[in-house]
Amino acid sequence: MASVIVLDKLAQEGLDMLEAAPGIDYEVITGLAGDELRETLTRFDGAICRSGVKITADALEGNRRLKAIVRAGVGTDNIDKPAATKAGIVVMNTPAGNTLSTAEHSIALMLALSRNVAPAYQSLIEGRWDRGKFMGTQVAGKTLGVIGLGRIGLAVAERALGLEMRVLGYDPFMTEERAQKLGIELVKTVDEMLPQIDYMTVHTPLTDETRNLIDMAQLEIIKPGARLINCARGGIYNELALVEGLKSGKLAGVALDVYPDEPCTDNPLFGMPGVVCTPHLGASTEEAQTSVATEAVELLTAFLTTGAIRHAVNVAALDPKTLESLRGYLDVAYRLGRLSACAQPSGLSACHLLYRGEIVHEDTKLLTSAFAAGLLEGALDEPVNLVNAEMMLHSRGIELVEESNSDMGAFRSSMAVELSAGGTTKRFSGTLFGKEMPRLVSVDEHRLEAYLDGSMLIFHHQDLPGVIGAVGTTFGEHGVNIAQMAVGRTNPGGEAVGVLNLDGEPSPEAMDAVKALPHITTAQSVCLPKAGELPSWLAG
Ligand SMILES: NC(=O)C1=CN([C@@H]2O[C@H](COP(=O)(O)OP(=O)(O)OC[C@H]3O[C@@H](n4cnc5c(N)ncnc54)[C@H](O)[C@@H]3O)[C@@H](O)[C@H]2O)C=CC1
Ligand SMILES: O=C(O)C(=O)COP(=O)(O)O
Repeated sequence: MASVIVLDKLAQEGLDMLEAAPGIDYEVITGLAGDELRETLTRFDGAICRSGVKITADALEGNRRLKAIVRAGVGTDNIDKPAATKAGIVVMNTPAGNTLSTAEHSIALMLALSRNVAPAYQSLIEGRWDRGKFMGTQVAGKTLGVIGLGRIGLAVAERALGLEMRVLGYDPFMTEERAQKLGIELVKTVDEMLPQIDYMTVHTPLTDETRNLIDMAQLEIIKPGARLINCARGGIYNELALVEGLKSGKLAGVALDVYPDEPCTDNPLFGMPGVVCTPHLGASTEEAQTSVATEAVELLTAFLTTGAIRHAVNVAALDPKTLESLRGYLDVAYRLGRLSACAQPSGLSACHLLYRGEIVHEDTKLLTSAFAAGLLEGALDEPVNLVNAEMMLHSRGIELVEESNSDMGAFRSSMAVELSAGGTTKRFSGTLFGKEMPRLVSVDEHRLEAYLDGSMLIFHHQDLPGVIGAVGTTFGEHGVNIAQMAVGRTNPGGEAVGVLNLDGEPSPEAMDAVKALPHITTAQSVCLPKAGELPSWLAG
């Protein structure tokens, strides 16, 4: 049974889906923060949130259970993504479900500003019939500047064109050709837009580039009397500049739905003439909430039950078909990682991976992550999986190089690993027999064929009569049964390698006895998972 926590208010339709999901139980606990949030998160496999809860690095500290956080909405700025990645937690969002509602809210605020809707109603509440005081402006024929032409920005532009506005747009990722087709006049810089616009609306994330996009300097060039709207993220407009702009008359109006710190009930703009503000309501419609809640539940349950990853913001997507078709090789890669960790327990400086044959047409980056997860798993006191393994390896200064060669070599597909440590190298390669039988097919330059699971002994020795028999006898004396044996050598009488698959792990005494045998140069005991012992991200 997987456990899910819902951390912010979620539409009932989403909760109903959680209720009906087989193998999932859930709890709704909102308003969590600090120690209480951290402790609570350790009891769940998955979490669903909106913008309310702040999932900081502190909140994830020491968490060994949580596997996924799904944001029922777009912005994931309330989740510390580097911390989540480090902890091996997938962060996903539902990017499209609230697009139209947020675009409509931006248009609603633009019209509310233009027609003084909020102060006019307030005056009625206060008992005045002030028809002369609230002269408005018509939007038709006016110019709207849209910064950020993604999902919401484009939906706003389309609606503004429907209101007979001229639309200027700025987005470094929009092509001139596409903008033209949509009826948007693309500008090259925000500054180029500012002297021309009557209204401006922003629809970008808050980034180093978009923070303070409108500041004191921009007020100098903006068309006097412009009205600014922000339904994206607080901080894109500098609020102090907005206050100054309104006071000096450079700006005729400001409409905000979002604030640098939320919740926000105390803001210098609140109450100023020409201002209309809402408490982060862009996505707050029944339609948007139903859509993001049901999609969030779908994403999380699919991940928890099949490992499928969609709309992730901190890791590559992984659809169930790819996962299923790659599972066998993910297993080979993970086992080679585990084997490498035993063979080279310290001093590792670089891993070179070579994929050969048909496998090169698959997502080998995933296989590399699986290898890295196997390599690090035993060394770390934190969960390692496809999300964080490569990052963990890099942060330990271990170089990871991936190469592909579509030539098949001896197998339809294979994967070779070269480990470098202090001037020495060790090499292994593996393949998959059938759909689910990982095999070790070489050690250093020696070809052989051994099971890649359970307890193993890998020993280098001189290729002389009686050496292998002596290993068997020694293990026999220590009660270790040999299930399978493989030997590889390059030249008769030269260096050879033996790989034994054992029914149980040899004791330290048995290992010492084998190492003491004549003509044995190295002997390494390796313990790989048996079927049924795989980590959850690999088990399926
Ligand atoms: N008020 C509310 O309740 C809601 C707010 N939002 C916020 O709205 C924003 C936009 O959401 P979507 O349109 O869904 O995202 P999106 O990812 O579809 O679009 C963002 C666009 O911004 C552009 N962009 C990035 N940096 C830029 C820069 N420096 N200058 C100009 N353009 C830049 C990107 O190229 C992209 O086209 C997000 O910050 C999101 O969190 C989203 C939904 C509801
Ligand atoms: O989706 C977004 O980015 C939003 O800002 C909506 O936030 P909410 O889910 O209403 O807390």
